[in-house]
Amino acid sequence: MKIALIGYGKMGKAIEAIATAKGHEVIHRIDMNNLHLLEPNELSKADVAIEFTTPATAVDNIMKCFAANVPVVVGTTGWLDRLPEVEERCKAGNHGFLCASNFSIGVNIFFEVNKRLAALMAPHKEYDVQMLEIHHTQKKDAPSGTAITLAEEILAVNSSKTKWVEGSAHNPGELGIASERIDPTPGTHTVTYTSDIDDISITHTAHNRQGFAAGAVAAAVYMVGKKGVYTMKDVLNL
Ligand SMILES: NC(=O)C1=CN([C@@H]2O[C@H](COP(=O)(O)OP(=O)(O)OC[C@H]3O[C@@H](n4cnc5c(N)ncnc54)[C@H](O)[C@@H]3O)[C@@H](O)[C@H]2O)C=CC1
Ligand SMILES: O=C(O)C1=N[C@H](C(=O)O)C[C@H](O)C1
Repeated sequence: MKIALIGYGKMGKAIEAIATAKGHEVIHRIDMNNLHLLEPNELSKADVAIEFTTPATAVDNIMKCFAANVPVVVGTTGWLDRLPEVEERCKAGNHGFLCASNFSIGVNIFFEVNKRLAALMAPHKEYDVQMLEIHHTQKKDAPSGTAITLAEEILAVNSSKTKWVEGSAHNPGELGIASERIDPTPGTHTVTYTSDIDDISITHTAHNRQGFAAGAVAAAVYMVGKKGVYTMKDVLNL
């Protein structure tokens, strides 16, 4: 598989290491210094593009992949208010697009555990729920994309909560997501239910970026030749 890496920072380099070890070929390593490689005549040499850049640049890069007719796997977080628009453009143009707030197998299983716990806790109004995410200090967005996914899964079943907010909740209807930035934390997410009687917490702790990178490579293999909108649930059969 020929891969165009869009974004050659911490994640781009971690993905290159895993993709190369699995026998794939990275043909472009695109960052701020060689943006001409995003033009269709260059991008279209790849079987798939993997996009890990910044919240401000992700959507433009996705559109460049659509223009080049290259399926794209997107890990960048902090831009998902524009997801409906991107999905519509993908379907209208018959392109290939897969996006995930977190590519690791562990977190995708954690998402399922979170959903099950949220469903079990929903009738028990004596428990309040809050969240904490911890990442390295270079992270541009807060709360993390993973924390937002976890929060949306809770909101879908917990009728006591109407929206998530950054930091502490100001009223009982809000689900507070606290963010801490501590180096070199790759990504830690905790969901805690608290009552006067007891607490229940679930935590996922990434030890390094290998899980994110391996999941992104698996998603890229899955996306070669594909049209349409996909998620990690399709890749992992969850
Ligand atoms: N979905 C997931 O599993 C994961 C998602 N992420 C997300 O991935 C993104 C990138 O994370 P890191 O690699 O840690 O960041 P980083 O800051 O180490 O790397 C970002 C790279 O993007 C490049 N870049 C900036 N603008 C660009 C543009 N217009 N076109 C091409 N390249 C451009 C920069 O030069 C840099 O090489 C973040 O949004 C982060 O939250 C990070 C880890 C896992
Ligand atoms: O920026 C990061 O590093 C990470 N970002 C993703 C997120 O926002 O959830 C995934 C992972 O936690 C690492």
